[in-house]
Amino acid sequence: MSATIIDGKALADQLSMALKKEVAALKEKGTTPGLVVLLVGDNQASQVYVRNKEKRAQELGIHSIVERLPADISETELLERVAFYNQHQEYHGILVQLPLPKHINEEKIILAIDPKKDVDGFHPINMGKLLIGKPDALPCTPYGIMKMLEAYDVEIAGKQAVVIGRSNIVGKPMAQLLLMKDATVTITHSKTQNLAELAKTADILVAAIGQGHFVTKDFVKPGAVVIDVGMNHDENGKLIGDVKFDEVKEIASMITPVPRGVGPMTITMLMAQTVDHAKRTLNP
Ligand SMILES: Nc1nc(=O)c2c([nH]1)NC[C@@H]1CN(c3ccc(C(=O)N[C@@H](CCC(=O)O)C(=O)O)cc3)C=[N+]21
Ligand SMILES: [Mg+2]
Repeated sequence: MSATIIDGKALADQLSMALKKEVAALKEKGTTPGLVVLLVGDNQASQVYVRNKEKRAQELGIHSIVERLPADISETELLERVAFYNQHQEYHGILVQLPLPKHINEEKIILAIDPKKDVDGFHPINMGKLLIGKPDALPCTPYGIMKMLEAYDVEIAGKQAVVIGRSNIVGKPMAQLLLMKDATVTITHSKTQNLAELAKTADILVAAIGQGHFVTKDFVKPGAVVIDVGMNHDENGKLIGDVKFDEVKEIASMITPVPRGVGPMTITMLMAQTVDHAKRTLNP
C-alpha cells in the first residue's frame, strides 16, 4: 500500500488564508507587519527561496523588502545594517539569509539581531528558550514540520522519533520539539554507527542530512511517517530530497514530497512569526 502524501503546499495555503485575515486585522489597527530579508551575495539557490518568500508575503499583505548586499560586504557593514533594522519601527522581522560568505562570522551576525525581531528563531536567546521548554520564536522548518504532523493527526507521545542531522537550524530544534510532545527522540549524524538500523526503529523519521536520496527503503520501518527536509539537486539539476521517495512511499504510512512538502511550510511559518512579532508591538 502506498503512503499518504503530506501536502505541505496545500497546508501552507490553508494556513496562509488565516494569516491573511490576521494581517488585515492588524492593518485596521494601524500596523502593517514588516519583514526585511538581508541577502548577501548572489547564491543561486538563495534567490529561489527569496523569490518564494516575496510571493507569499505579497499574497498575505505583509510589507516585505529584500536588501541585496555585495558578497564582499564587511562584517562591520553587515552588523550596521542589522542595527539599522533593529531600530526601524516598520520591520517586525529581520531575516539574514544563510549561509553567509566565509569572511563573515554567522554567529556574530545572528547575535546582533534583536531577539524580538528574530523570525528564524536562530538567536541564542530564542534557542535557549526552546531548550528549556519555554519557546518563543522557533526555527521555521521544524516549526512547519510540527504543524504538518498536527494537521495529519500523527501521534507523537510515546513514539520513537529519529532525526537524521544535528544542525542548529533543523536537527537540534526538531529533536527538541518532538521531545516536548513526549516522543522518545534519537538524533543521528555522520558519525552514527548502524544508522539504517537505528532509523528503522522510528515511527517518525526526519531526514535533514543534505544528501540526495540518502534514505532508502532499508532505513524505514513499514508504517513509519517520513519527513524529508532535503533540498538537493541531482545531476540534471532537478530538485530532490534526502529520501528516495519512489521506493520509501511504498512502505511508509505518510511521507512528505520534495518540492511541495516542508519548503512551503517553512516560508509560511516565517510569515506567521512576522505577524506574531507585529502583534506583540501592539500588546507587548
Ligand atoms: N536565515 C535563513 N532562514 C531560512 O529559513 C533559510 C535560510 N536562511 N537559508 C536557506 C534555507 C532554505 N530555505 C527554504 C525555504 C523554502 C523553500 C521552498 O519554498 N521550497 C519549495 C520550492 C523550491 C524550488 O522551487 O526550488 C518547495 O520545497 O516546494 C526552500 C528552502 C530556507 N532557508
Ligand atoms: Mg561564514
